[in-house]
Amino acid sequence: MSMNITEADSSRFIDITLDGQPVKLHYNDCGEGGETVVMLHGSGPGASGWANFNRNIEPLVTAGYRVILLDCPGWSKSDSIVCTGSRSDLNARALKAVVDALDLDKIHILGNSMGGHSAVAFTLANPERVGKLVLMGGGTGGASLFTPMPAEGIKLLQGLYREPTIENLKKMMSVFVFDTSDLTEELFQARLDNMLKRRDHLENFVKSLEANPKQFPDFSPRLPEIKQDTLVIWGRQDRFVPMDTGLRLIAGIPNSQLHIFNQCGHWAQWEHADRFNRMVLDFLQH
Ligand SMILES: O=C(O)/C=C/C(=O)/C=C/C=C(\O)C(=O)O
Repeated sequence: MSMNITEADSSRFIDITLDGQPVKLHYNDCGEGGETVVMLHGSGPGASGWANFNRNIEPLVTAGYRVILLDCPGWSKSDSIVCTGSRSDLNARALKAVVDALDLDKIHILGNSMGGHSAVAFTLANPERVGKLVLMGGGTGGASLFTPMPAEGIKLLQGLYREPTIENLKKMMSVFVFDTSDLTEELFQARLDNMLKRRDHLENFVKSLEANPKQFPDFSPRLPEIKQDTLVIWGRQDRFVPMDTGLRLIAGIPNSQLHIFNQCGHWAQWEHADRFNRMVLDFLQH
C-alpha cells in the first residue's frame, strides 16, 4: 500500500524550553499508531530527519506505528544553537521536552550516528520513557581500537562545515556510502540547498566544535544500565563511526544484538533500506 507521505504534509513546529531558553523545533509527524517511533538524524551539514530517513517512514507507518522525525536544535528548520557541552545530552533534553509536550508516555527510538548517541543519552536519563532502541552507526562517542580518530569521514564533515562548497560536499558524500553510484546530482543539490539555507547552523556547529571538540562523550561505562532490547546496526565499510563502536555497544548493553551489513557505509538505513526496514519491523514487533 502506498501512503504517499510528504515532508510538507507532515511538517510541524513545537516551542520548547531548553536549558531555560525558548527554542522552536521542527519535526515531521507521520501516521497514527498507538506506538511511536522517534527517529533522530545524524550530525552532517544539511542533515534532517526527512533527509536521513525518507526511505524508512512508510513501512513503519503502514505497519501501524506513528513515526516522528525530530530535527535536533541546530539542524534543518529547528532553531540554531551553540553547544559547548555534550551535544548527545543536549539533544536528549530537547527530545524529553518534545515527548512531554506531545504527551507521549513511552517511545521507541531509532537513532542514526549522532542520533544514536542522543538516543542512548535519552535512555540513560529517562529509562521509563523508552520501549526499544535501534542504534545505527552510533550510540556512543569514544575512541576506536582500530581506526585513528577522528575518522576520515568526520574530518571531511568538519571541513564541509567550515567551507560549505559543492566540492567538499561531494568529497564527504563519496565516503558516506559504499556504493557511490546511487549518489545523484539531484541528491547533492538537495543536500547543498539544505545546508546553505541555514548558514547560522553551519557557523554555530563550527563555534561549538571550537568551544568543545568532544561533542559526543563516551557512554561506555554506563551502557550496562540500559535494560531495553536494543538492535545495533552497522555498515562494515563505515568510514565515519568505526564498526568496533558497535561491538562496544553490545559488550555494554545486556539485551542487545548487532547486525553488520557488508558493502555498506555510514547510511545503512538508506543503502540497504528494504532489509533494514524489515529487520527493524521484526525487532519492534517481537
Ligand atoms: O562524530 C560522531 O560520532 C557522529 C557523526 C555523525 O553524526 C555523522 C552523521 C552524518 C550523517 O548521518 C548525516 O546524515 O549527515
